[in-house]
Order: sequence, then structure tokens, then C-alpha cells
Amino acid sequence: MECDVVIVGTGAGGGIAAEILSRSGLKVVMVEEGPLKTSADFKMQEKQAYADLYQEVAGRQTIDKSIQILQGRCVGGSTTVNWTSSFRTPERTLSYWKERFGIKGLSSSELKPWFQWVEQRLNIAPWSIPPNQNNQLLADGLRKLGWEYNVIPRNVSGCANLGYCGMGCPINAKQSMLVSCIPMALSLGSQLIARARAEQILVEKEQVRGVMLSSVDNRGQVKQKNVTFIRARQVILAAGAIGSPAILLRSGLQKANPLVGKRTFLHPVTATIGLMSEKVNGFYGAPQSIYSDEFLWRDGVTGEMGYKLEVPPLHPLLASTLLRHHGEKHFQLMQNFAFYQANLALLRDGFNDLSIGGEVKLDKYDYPQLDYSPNEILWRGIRHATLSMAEVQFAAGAKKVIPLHMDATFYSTLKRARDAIMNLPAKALRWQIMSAHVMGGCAMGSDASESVCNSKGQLRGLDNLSILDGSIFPTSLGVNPQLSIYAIVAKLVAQLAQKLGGNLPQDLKAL
Ligand SMILES: Cc1cc2nc3c(=O)[nH]c(=O)nc-3n(C[C@H](O)[C@H](O)[C@H](O)COP(=O)(O)OP(=O)(O)OC[C@H]3O[C@@H](n4cnc5c(N)ncnc54)[C@H](O)[C@@H]3O)c2cc1C
Repeated sequence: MECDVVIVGTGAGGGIAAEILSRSGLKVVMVEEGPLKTSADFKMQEKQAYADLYQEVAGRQTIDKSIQILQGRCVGGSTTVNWTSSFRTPERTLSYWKERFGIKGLSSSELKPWFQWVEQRLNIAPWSIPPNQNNQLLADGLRKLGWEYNVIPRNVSGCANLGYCGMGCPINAKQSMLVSCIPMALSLGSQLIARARAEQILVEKEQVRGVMLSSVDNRGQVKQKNVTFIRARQVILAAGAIGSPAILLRSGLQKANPLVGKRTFLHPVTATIGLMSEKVNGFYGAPQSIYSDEFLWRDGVTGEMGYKLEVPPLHPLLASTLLRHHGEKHFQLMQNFAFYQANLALLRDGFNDLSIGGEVKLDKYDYPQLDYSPNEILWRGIRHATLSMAEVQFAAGAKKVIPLHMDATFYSTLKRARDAIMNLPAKALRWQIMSAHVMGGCAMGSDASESVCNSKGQLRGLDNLSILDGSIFPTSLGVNPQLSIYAIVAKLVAQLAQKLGGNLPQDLKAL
């Protein structure tokens, strides 16, 4: 096959890029390793959704297995399964990127029109319906403590408040890439190849010639290796912050760019569960609608790790993997499932010299793995966040609270919880950590010794290879990432469309 641009990955970065390039009149081919599943396939069933729509059946973990990682593997990528929270990149994060990494063109004011464009395109607005009980209890606790909180903007249209966003929206209300930008690109003549994994990029005479693909089955297992080659003038990697570095590694491009795969960030998440006296039914309703930034910048931008407070939706399969333990003990924990309220804290990694993130590596089958070992600064952040979350739950009326730690039990007073949390061993595999926000690994920057690509997402040394997804962030963000990826990629890909001779549509040219 031949095209102007081949885009690898159809998530937040790939979807937006496909729409803008197609609307500019360029011939685009999208390549996606996951299957094409649509609302007709989304049955609000965890056992089916995780196998169909997630990397490694939602069981992806870091090499030491201490952090569980959720990422999408389907057309639409993680946007097909995400929880719809949509935040602009914080001003402090963008200023830090400019000052510390010399990133150009991505200040708050320069990105503002692009945020506005995406917000309109994907119908992003603060959730106007009352929060579900899981979120309401977070708001109640925060209000009683006098801590700040606000309503989360969501990318939905006609949302029925079902609460199953993580299993694919069965009514196409979520404005994921699956129902917005990808259909738009297809309607303009772009092509989509699903169940095709980009293995390697072919480089000749310092120019990228195209991408070699393997076919994969519905579960992501390779059926036929190196089955076809797509020749393109421009290659865009948008395979996510584990997938994109992995393709560069398989292509041997780390020889010229030794930082490929390094400084991969996660917004490591920890959680606490509160037992309430009334049913919470955390499986129903918009998953996330309330947040608090009370502690996001608690020690300045570069000090101790700050964190954002939100809630996770509670579905039995996923929750049971977080509650851990076995047999009778696990059974007892799950008995009160409908009465549980959960808080989560997502920690800002990458802003402090001690917070170096992880590294994407290849295993002996050339399959990507993330090496991310929790260290002292992360443990301090996790302990601090666990204390805050327990305090909010007791303020909201919890009868007892349990942190997600193997040595913890339910504590019936804040004092007991605090004493215990201060002494819980800071150990991998004992303190539960998870993440659905993988970023970095192909960092942008102005200094070649500190970055993989420039501020336009162009890989150093190869003009016609761009990386346009969450992997180009030089740190994590401090907010859920999708809107940052959409807006930053939109701005960068609009420049690229013009460079390739495309005719940028009027609404984008005006920005
Ligand atoms: C359960 C869940 C809930 C979330 N909730 C929110 C939320 O509420 N708000 C928010 O802002 N963010 C949320 N996120 C995160 C957000 O969706 C992601 O940060 C964002 O989609 C990442 O965009 P991306 O383009 O970097 O990668 P992705 O969207 O992950 O897309 C990458 C795509 O590339 C494909 N791919 C990988 N390797 C290859 C290869 N070699 N060849 C071909 N294709 C490949 C993958 O299958 C995938 O489809 C959530 C994520 C998950 C998993």
C-alpha cells in the first residue's frame, strides 16, 4: 500500500491526527493492532470488554508486577474505554515544560484556541447532572473539610448516565475517537487497517520509507509476522506511551536516540475504600464527575509529589483485583461491595529530579514491558495521599476505611486509620498502585541530550517521522491526559499537514 501519511495507533493522538490530515486532503492510512468493535459489541460486561478492548486483557503490569496498567487495544485506543474526564493541561505544567525542557509553542495562551476547538469538536463541558453517590460522597467529605473541589468536564453527547464507559459506550454517547474523528477521516477517503501491528519502521538514506506490519488475532496474538509493508511520505507514531517507544526500539532507532523509552510516567494511583451505611452502588452513573486539586501543588511544582483526588468507578471484577486477598478474606471484603465508596489519588510524577519514571524495554519476543520501580519520593506521596483520602471518607460519614495495602484492615476511626497508614510498609506488591495514564518515553525538548523529539514531535535525525501521542510529554501532567493529547496533537499535526502540502481547512487555519 502507498499513502501520504501512515498513522500507527488510533487512540487520542492517532484519531485527532487522522481527522486533521484527511480534512487537509492528504491520503491517510490508519493502522491499529486492536480489533474494530462498535456499540453493537459493547454489552456492559467486564469479562468481555477487558478481553476485547484492553492491552493484555486489562492485566498489563510493570516488570516487577507492582503497578497494574490499564490501556486500550482497539480502534479508538484508550479513548474507547476511558472514563471521559476532560481537563486542560495545567498552566504550571506547561510553564515548567517551557522553562525546564525549552519546549516551544505550547504555552497556555498558544494552546488556548486548540483547547477550544477540541472542546467544541468533542462536546466537552462540565457534567450538568447531579453526581452519582460515589462522586457525591467525595464532594461531601471535601466540603466538610473545607477543601476545594469542582465538577469535571466530560466529552459526552446524550449520555444516559449508565456508568459503563470503561466497557465501551453502548449508546455512542462518549465522544471517543471511535465515534468522532475516525469516522470523519474514513468518510473523507482515509483507510483503516485493524488487527495489524506495526513491527518496524524502515529507514533508508536517513529517510523513513514506511512501516512493516504483522497481522494479529482478536486477542492481540501475532498470526503472521511481517505480512505487509505500507510505504508513506510521512510516518506518525501514535501507539501510546508504551507502544510508540516499543516500535522505535524494534526499529533500532534508540542507537541515535538513547533516551527512547526512558522517563515514562504513569500518574501512579492509589486508593482507599470507605464502608458507608447506605448503598453507594459505585457501578452506576458517570464514573468521574467531582475532583479536588487541594493537594496537586502541595509543595510547589518541583517539590514533593502532589496529587489530584477523584473517584474510580466500582465494577466487581476490577474492584476484586484491587481489594486483593484470597478465599474467605476476599469473600468477606466483597460482601459489602454495593456499600463501598472509593477515592483515588493520582500523583504527579516527573517534576522532581528524584521522580524519574520508568523505562519501556523489549522482552525476548520483542514485546514491550515497562520497568517502573516505586521509590522513596513516590512512597512518601502515596502515604500522604492515603491519609488525605481516608480523612475525606470519614468526613463523608464512612463507618470504616481501608487503604489498598495488603497489611491494612478496615479502621473505624480516623485516628486509628492515621496511625496505621503512617506505619504501613512502603513496599512494592504490598501497597496497591495502578495507572490508566501512561505518558512520556519519547520526550519533547530543545536539548538533544535530554529529549527524543523536538517541540513539533519530530524524531531527532529523521524529518519524516513524527510522534504524536501521550509519549511526547516530558513529565506527567497533573490532570487526566486525553484533552492535553487532543489539543497538543491537533496543533502539531496542523503544522505538519501544511508542511506536507495539505490544504488546512478554514476553521483550523484561523486558530
Ligand atoms: C480505563 C481507562 C480510563 C481512562 N480515563 C480517562 C479519563 O477519564 N480522562 C482522561 O483524560 N484520560 C483517561 N484515560 C487515559 C486516556 O484515555 C489516554 O491517556 C489517552 O487515550 C492516550 O492516548 P494515546 O494516543 O497516547 O494512546 P492510546 O489512546 O492508548 O492509543 C494507542 C493505540 O495504539 C495501538 N497500538 C499500540 N501499539 C501498536 C502497534 N505496534 N501497532 C498498531 N497499533 C498499536 C493501541 O492498540 C491503541 O489503540 C483512561 C484510560 C483508561 C485505559
